[in-house]
Amino acid sequence: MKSLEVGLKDEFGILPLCSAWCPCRARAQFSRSDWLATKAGSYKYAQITSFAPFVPLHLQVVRALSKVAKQALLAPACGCQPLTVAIRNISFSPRQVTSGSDASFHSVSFSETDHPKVLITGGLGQLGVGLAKLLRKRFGKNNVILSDIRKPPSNVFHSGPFIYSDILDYKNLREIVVNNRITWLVHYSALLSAVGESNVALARAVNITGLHNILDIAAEHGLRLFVPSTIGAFGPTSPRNPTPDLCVQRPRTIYGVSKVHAELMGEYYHHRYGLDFRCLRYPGIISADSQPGGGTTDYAVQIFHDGVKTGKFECNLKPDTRLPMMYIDDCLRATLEVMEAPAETLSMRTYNINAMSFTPEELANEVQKQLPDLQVTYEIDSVRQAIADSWPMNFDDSNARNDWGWKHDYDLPELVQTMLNFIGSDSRIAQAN
Ligand SMILES: NC(=O)c1ccc[n+]([C@@H]2O[C@H](COP(=O)([O-])OP(=O)(O)OC[C@H]3O[C@@H](n4cnc5c(N)ncnc54)[C@H](O)[C@@H]3O)[C@@H](O)[C@H]2O)c1
Ligand SMILES: C[C@@H](O)[C@H](N)C(=O)O
Repeated sequence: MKSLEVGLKDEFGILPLCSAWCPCRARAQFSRSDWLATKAGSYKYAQITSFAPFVPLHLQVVRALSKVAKQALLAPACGCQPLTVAIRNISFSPRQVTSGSDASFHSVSFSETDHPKVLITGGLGQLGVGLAKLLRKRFGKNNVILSDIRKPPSNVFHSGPFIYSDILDYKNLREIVVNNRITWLVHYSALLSAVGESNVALARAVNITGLHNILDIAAEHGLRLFVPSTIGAFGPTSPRNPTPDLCVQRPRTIYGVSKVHAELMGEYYHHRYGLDFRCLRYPGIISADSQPGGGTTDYAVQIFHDGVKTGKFECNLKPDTRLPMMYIDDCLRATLEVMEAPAETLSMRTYNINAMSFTPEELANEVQKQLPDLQVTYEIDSVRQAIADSWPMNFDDSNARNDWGWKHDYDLPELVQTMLNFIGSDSRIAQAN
């Protein structure tokens, strides 16, 4: 028996009737009054089976829904599957998502233009500016928009499009996506592990409520969505050495909990609504030109800055705390690669990626090969240490390597050399000025 589910919505517009990848492209137009006529319930679905609506809706809406049902059931001589459209009603943020289990249909929208039009949220953090630079090189400066709630430094502001965007403001986000014809969304806004523990309410809002806005916008507008996850999505009961893609995930931080939630919600939207969701679990990321935003792995960046500037470094993790790590260039390249990977190569939607694994002591030894006078002391931060002790020591990223050819470039010696070259030349320039 064919059936059609239609929810209630505060907007009018065109609904796809067939699954979005279907070549018949059947559509139905709704008028604003059809939608506004419904005020029933807080989150409801009307189900129409063979044109017969069985929930008591306003007549105008029944008529509109019947029209949709008729077309949906008659039009697809192509043998499409029945349509499922889930939509929230007027009392919620409007969300419209189409059905389908094949994520590849979103590539249809990319074929309209040569390049994707990318929006990066939380773009002024450790990773966003570098990603914008990489994507602009590939897709053109004006096709990549950085956004954040902070004021951009002048070099960032002048390097390409920047826009204010608070991910907790759904309507503003939607306006940006619509006005700029966005096709890819890279969602970087987050509160990281350590800073999240010091403000759980804010972390919950940004990392969970914000993600809901992002998912709905992405589904509603057929975007390809990238959301990074983290080694922090695992916990003390996960296998730690190595940690595979699929295993127990019971993290003990709000950051980790929100990232597991993001993985599951993204995968759910993919399977339920065909959202082209892609997710990589990053290890601790090390970068020279951008500062980390309050994470447990920050020490592995700070050692370079302090080492070059003062010849001393006080580490807040124990010397034998082993964590997976990656140089930023590898991380950003992996992100671009998974976003460009053909959908059929992705056997999963969330992948571990890794490059190396080291302890503070091993990192210090490697840095001391270049800076022999560096003095390292240890003053343990109990919050960060407890977090680190619950995280993976080694990350198994074999699925990423097999499925879409992930390969890292930087090992520990190259990482150290690159960081010192960068920070050393930077501080020489600063001294000369
Ligand atoms: N850096 C790492 O080592 C690492 C590792 C694993 C995963 N990740 C993930 O990668 C992403 C980027 O990480 P990062 O290191 O650049 O983070 P970051 O903390 O440096 O930057 C996060 C950005 O989010 C912004 N933000 C906060 N609240 C916001 C809001 N309401 N609306 C819009 N923006 C808001 C902040 O202003 C900040 O610029 C995050 O999702 C993080 O979880 C990072
Ligand atoms: C690992 C990662 O998610 C981040 N750098 C943190 O330590 O919180």
